[in-house]
Amino acid sequence: MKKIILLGYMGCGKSTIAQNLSKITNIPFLDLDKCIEKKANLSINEIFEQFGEIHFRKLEHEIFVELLQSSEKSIIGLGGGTPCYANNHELLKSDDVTSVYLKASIETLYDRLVHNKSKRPLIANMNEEEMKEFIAKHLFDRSYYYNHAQHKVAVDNKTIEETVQDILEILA
Ligand SMILES: Nc1ncnc2c1ncn2[C@@H]1O[C@H](COP(=O)(O)OP(=O)(O)OP(=O)(O)O)[C@@H](O)[C@H]1O
Ligand SMILES: O=C(O)C1=C[C@@H](O)[C@@H](O)[C@H](O)C1
Ligand SMILES: [Mg+2]
Repeated sequence: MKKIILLGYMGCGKSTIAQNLSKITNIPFLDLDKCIEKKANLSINEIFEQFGEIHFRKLEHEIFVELLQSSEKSIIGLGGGTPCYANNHELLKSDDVTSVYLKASIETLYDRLVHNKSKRPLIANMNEEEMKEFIAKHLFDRSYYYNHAQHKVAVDNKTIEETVQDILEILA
């Protein structure tokens, strides 16, 4: 059964947009980060602290594959790094998948993340200057993987409703 996959950098709005899209379409929403937390019975921060990022990436891949194999129609919000590890980007082109990259600029991401970084272990301990530089470099490295999505939606200066509308047009 068809999966709608939203991907993109931390803070681009995957969880927010997926929740809103789910309300309008009545298609259930699954947040991969939340599924990982539920399965591990730990927060993402705790998984990183106690087991390290490599362990997190293994769990992330396993649970992503499980979600794709389930027979239910769903909207899946990926983690910010999901497409960039374990060849997950190749799964974005599967026949029963519609994948959408929510593309945000460095400025948009910085503005959204600067006051909201504590639950995001990769940036939690950075100051504002470090964060800006990190996002710029990291986004550049990751764009290769994000660009494997079947569709792209630019999110800068758009309301949640406008971005949802753009996705509904892709799905129509
Ligand atoms: N137009 C908008 N579209 C989406 N999110 C917006 C918008 N304006 C402000 N926001 C805020 O930006 C943040 C986006 O964070 P969200 O958790 O949805 O991103 P994410 O891509 O799921 O991040 P992560 O990869 O860390 O899980 C939220 O706090 C949301 O309220
Ligand atoms: O960008 C990333 O690598 C991450 C984003 C979050 O969604 C979480 O999956 C985790 O904090 C790692
Ligand atoms: Mg999220």
